[in-house]
Amino acid sequence: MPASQSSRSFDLSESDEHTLCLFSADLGGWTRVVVEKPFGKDLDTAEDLSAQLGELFEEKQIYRIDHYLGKELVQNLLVLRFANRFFLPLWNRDNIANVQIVFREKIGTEGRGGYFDEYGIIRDIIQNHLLQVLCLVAMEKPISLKPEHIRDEKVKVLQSVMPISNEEIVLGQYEGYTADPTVSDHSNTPTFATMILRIHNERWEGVPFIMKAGKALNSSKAEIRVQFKDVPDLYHVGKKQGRNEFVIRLQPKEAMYMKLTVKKPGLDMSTIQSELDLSYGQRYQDAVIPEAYERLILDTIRGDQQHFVRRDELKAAWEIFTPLLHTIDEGKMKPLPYKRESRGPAEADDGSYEPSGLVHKKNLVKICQDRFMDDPVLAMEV
Ligand SMILES: NC(=O)C1=CN([C@@H]2O[C@H](COP(=O)(O)OP(=O)(O)OC[C@H]3O[C@@H](n4cnc5c(N)ncnc54)[C@H](OP(=O)(O)O)[C@@H]3O)[C@@H](O)[C@H]2O)C=CC1
Ligand SMILES: O=C1O[C@H](COP(=O)(O)O)[C@@H](O)[C@H](O)[C@H]1O
Repeated sequence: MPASQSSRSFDLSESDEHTLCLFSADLGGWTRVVVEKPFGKDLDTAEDLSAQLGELFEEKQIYRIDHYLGKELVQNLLVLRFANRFFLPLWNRDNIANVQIVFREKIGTEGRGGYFDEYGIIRDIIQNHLLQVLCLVAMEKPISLKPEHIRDEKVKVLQSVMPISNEEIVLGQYEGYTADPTVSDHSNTPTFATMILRIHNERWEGVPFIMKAGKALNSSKAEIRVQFKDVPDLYHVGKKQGRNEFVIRLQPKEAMYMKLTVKKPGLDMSTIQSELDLSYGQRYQDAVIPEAYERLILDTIRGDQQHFVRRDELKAAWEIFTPLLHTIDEGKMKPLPYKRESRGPAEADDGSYEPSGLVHKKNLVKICQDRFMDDPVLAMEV
């Protein structure tokens, strides 16, 4: 670049309450703006923000960051899906029973209650991070790895998501959340949410995508669980076989493992569920896995938009969640209380709760039952 040219990258982290006040001047070189969430609070505010930015910068200059797109195993998803013969023929409604995309965090909202109370767990985690993961799990193979081709496919997935049914949602708020002085005593903000997203296309029709996120829980993890359909139990060798399940653990300790049924070692012909395990810490001992932000900021300098959210993608994401968010904001759907360091509201697991028809978990319950049928302790809990 000639010495007289100047390239600039701005990192913006603005709440939607503030009107953008930026100007663009041509100093030669490149100008890029890195925009941090929140990208609005709903469809209209996000579109306003996009319009304001769009007046100042071209889309190719705008880098909307979702740091989940910088995580090692999220970046691995395309390779995993499209470079392995194992998965290509199985990755569809004929073979997959459900997909679970889960975020759990032990910490609560301490220190950022004021921000969080305005947004809640759906805007904070599900509408962006988990939805981006869903796109990569569900999308068709892009015609190339060019950013536009990948993002085109993600948009198609988002546009195929059906309206979320109020009957397939469980919301929670941990006890003590409102004790934070920056949180309203009567806050209706969910700190836990699980819901089913349904993708209306040829590959995924009928397959529930179960999204789950919560704070102040008993564990911290982010993972994708792909549960395959049952096989007929031909051999009748004891208890019902567990399902094949492919787990991609994004954090902590990146790992992928495939749960499968094998003969229990020994004289008897009985079965046991075991795992094929690829734990990164063991397998790639010398590898340095960069922080998500390290990668993404480097991408902005390189001018690679593959792992950033495009305007139409953002719009489609808000279209999915805005009706539900407005229902919650208007107090028409209430979060259930749950204890800190628990799994969240018991109702998200056991299906015993059905107030005013808003929360109904037949499908969630069915999935839990399927999973735990062969575990006597958990089966009793369901
Ligand atoms: N690299 C690794 O870490 C590897 C681990 N393994 C081993 O594989 C085995 C199986 O792993 P994995 O299936 O992941 O572990 P778990 O047996 O702990 O199963 C976790 C799943 O069960 C759900 N669950 C747990 N408790 C309940 C409950 N009370 N009600 C409803 N759902 C519940 C969790 O839901 P939710 O998502 O909501 O928490 C999650 O989907 C483990 O023994 C593990 O140690 C094997 C290979 C590699
Ligand atoms: O964007 C956010 O993400 C963090 C969790 O990020 P992770 O990389 O540790 O999984 C979450 O704590 C925070 O509430 C949210 O705004």
